[in-house]
Amino acid sequence: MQKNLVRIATRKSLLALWQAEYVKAELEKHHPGIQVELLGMTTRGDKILDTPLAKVGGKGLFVKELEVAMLEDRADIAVHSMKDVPMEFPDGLGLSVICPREKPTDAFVSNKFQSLSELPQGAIVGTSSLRRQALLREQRPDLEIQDLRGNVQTRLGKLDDGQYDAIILATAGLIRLGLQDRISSELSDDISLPAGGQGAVGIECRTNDDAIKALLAPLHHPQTAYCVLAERAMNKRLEGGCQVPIACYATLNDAGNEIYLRGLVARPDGTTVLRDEERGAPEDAEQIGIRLAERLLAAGADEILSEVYAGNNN
Ligand SMILES: NCc1[nH]cc(CCC(=O)O)c1CC(=O)O
Repeated sequence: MQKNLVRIATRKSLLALWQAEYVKAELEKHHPGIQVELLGMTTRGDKILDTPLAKVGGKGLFVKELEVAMLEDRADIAVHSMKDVPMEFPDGLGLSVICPREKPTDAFVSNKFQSLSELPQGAIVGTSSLRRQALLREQRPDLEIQDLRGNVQTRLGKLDDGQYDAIILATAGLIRLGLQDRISSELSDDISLPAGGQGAVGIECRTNDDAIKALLAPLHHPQTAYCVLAERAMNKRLEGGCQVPIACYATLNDAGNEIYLRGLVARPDGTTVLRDEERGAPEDAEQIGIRLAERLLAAGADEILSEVYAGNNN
């Protein structure tokens, strides 16, 4: 059966709305005459603002309500930042499309300093990501890392209030919101390897909804999908369920026949950062991720991660 209405369940943050509008525009471009509606929703993750994310249960918090809406047929699809999507999906739902990736880097944002190396001794840097915290501390053990929650605008507001000397945000989010002017510099991925999926947008739908899947198909970007698949396979093998100091980033060569995946697991205080890499064919994306995860585990990642899960974070 053909469909001419697509209902998108979305969070109401400006970034979530941008992503939903992007998918709406793409669907309308590929299927003239189609009707696309946005269904704005508030998730538990949007309500709990005062507790570090790592302590309140991580990623699933931001997607549960959207998934229930799809299962109850109040919505057809949900658009996600792939960085925030849990590894497992509820029965009946799955990821059907991954769109082209925006820049995957982390951005250094400051009103006073141009780059990480310009920060004076003991400067205060805001981030609530254990990954960013660990990699900042590896470079600059003198920095004071302070928690920073909220959506992108909230975080920029706290920087402007003078609570931090600098903050770290995803470059992709700032670009999508038209805030690229706020980026003082991009952090090199040698220093701040991104989180798996960072910069990529994915679309979840009911696995048995062939009509919706057919409408979504032209939005799929296989090159990005292979890379994100390798990254997610690594995260999954490492049990990256909650917020954890894990990073990974895959690229595909121009010929499209080799994935290069880099990954790391770090102590939150940055005193240990286990880095490794792996290459292979795009068709083996998942195996590449698993192989890299297993080498990291053998090198001591298992011990670091069990410490993190036990709560000895600092
Ligand atoms: N953790 C929140 C989040 N999830 C996705 C993005 C934006 C960029 C992306 O699509 O990865 C951000 C903001 C940030 O990390 O600064």
